Amino acid sequence: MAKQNTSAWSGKMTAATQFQTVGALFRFMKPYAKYFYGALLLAAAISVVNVLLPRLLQTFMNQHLHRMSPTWRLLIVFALLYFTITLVKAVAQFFSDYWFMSAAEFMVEDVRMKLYRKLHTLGMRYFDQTPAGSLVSRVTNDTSSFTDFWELFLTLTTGVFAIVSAFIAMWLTDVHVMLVTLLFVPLLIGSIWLYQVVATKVYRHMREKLSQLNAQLAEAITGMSVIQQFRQESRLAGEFAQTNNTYYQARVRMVKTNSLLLSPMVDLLYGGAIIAVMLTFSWTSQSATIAAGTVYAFLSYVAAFYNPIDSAMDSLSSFQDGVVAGSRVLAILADDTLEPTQQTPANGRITAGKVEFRDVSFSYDGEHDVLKHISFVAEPGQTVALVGHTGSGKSSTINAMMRFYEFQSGDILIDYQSIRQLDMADFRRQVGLVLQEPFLFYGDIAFNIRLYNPQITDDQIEAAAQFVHADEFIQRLPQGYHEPVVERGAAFSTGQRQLLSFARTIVRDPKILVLDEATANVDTETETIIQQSLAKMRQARTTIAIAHRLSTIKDADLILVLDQGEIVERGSHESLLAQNGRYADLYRMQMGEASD
Ligand SMILES: Nc1ncnc2c1ncn2[C@@H]1O[C@H](COP(=O)(O)OP(=O)(O)OP(=O)(O)O)[C@@H](O)[C@H]1O
Repeated sequence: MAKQNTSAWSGKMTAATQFQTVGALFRFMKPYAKYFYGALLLAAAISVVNVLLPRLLQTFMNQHLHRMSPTWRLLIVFALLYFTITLVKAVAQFFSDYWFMSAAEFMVEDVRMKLYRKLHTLGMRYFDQTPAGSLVSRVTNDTSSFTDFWELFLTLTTGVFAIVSAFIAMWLTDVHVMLVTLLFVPLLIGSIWLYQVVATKVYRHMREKLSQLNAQLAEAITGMSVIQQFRQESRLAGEFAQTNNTYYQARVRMVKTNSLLLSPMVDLLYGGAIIAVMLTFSWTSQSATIAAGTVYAFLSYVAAFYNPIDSAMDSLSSFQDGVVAGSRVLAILADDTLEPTQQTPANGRITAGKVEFRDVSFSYDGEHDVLKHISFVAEPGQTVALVGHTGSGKSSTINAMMRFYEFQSGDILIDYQSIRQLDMADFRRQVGLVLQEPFLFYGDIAFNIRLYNPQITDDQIEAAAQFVHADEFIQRLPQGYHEPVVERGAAFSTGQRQLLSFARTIVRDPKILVLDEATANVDTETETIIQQSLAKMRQARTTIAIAHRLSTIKDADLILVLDQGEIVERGSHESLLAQNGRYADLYRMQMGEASD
């Protein structure tokens, strides 16, 4: 699988998309425009100072040094002037780099936060389709590579300032020699183009290989238990070694390209320009005297012209990285797979907890209905159980009711109000959801029950834990309620995690309970505790429960048997057994009395 995995890194971007992405990166920078443009202004000033200094030396050499008679006073004035300008340049350089790069860091922090917030607004559909690893890499790595992008931008802009001011200075110094230097510009542009063509290919290949390496690694880590069970270690290691080797070869090609085309090529052109300048000066000197200071200044300008090109070419390769990263970040920000929206105004509140599904149909992809015309009523305090084969639509019913996905037709009413008109914060507070796989956060036991609700006191936490029979095992832990929870609670058993998630739900005293009964195997004693807790939790609360073991919902007020998204049977346990239909078959099968 991993081998066919082509990454976004390897995909080609059109010039228009690249342009749009760069535009968006500039918009991200807008809040920090003050620092950003301030830094660029300083960079422009520095490049002017860079050509002023050789000019100062030129004047000093030509007018005073060659006479061998500079006075002490003049020497001191010159030294002071040169030192002051250099000092001002150093200070300006500091602020230019500092402002620019801190603006870039601020921007990265800001975009990372924007992305994080956006992720919380995306619907479950988005997460169904996007691997978590790829999102992690977008929020961390991709945003970080913006800094490289801005670093390159600064190098390029200062490079342009330096080149323009070097040309103006050359022009002011000697037009003829400047024209000779100009002859090298097409050659330089040609070399930059050649490097770009070769380097883009090499870098793309490299990123493709790296992405394959990441994909193989991720697959190996997530599937470790299967790999070990089926003894796939050596096969996977072989595949990893192969990709690792192609990645290494791609990197060697990158090193070769850079070693060959970067500094040596620019150095050759620089050498050529120096020779041409010297030859032109020698030729002109046959008709007129050329002052040494002028030659020195000119050579400095040629250096000022070539130096930025060298460093800009070096980092040009990261330009595309930044743009590709930018486009991946933008794709998330622009994604409209949002969580279902409420109508305005949505201020309905849950009071009694009556739940009604009225002819609800729902599909994940907008084409295939996984729920078809579902209708039922759960009066306040009643329990409605959903049963059926795997894939029959039990979880989908809960997904629609919890507003994780938008349903397409019909309506879900709570206390006679459409679910779309309910105040979402109140809805989340009043509807307690207990999933099969309890999710525990990094922190401690009390934290996992309280979950940032400061109104929940320690006494309430303990009371909730006692209510769901979790207190007993918590008290036995070395640090009790302050026992650390790490790695999603891997140190706790499945049953203990279940009980903690019950406590977390019950401490909020919800009016409605939505339960996805755990199928995980727990020992009989824990199973009994869990069932007792669930029964207590359901008392005086409307409960919609997915039941895998029918023995646990015999006392439900209404049992709905689902098949391919439709309710095919409904009634109480006794009435359904009496019907002798699917439910009766299922029940007998589970009780080990399946009839032929
Ligand atoms: N996130 C999803 N995206 C697309 N289709 C989905 C998604 N989740 C479930 N389905 C499809 O919806 C149908 C109903 O699945 P659902 O999970 O509701 O069944 P279930 O009765 O809860 O099954 P199980 O007992 O195995 O949990 C199935 O055909 C399933 O493939």
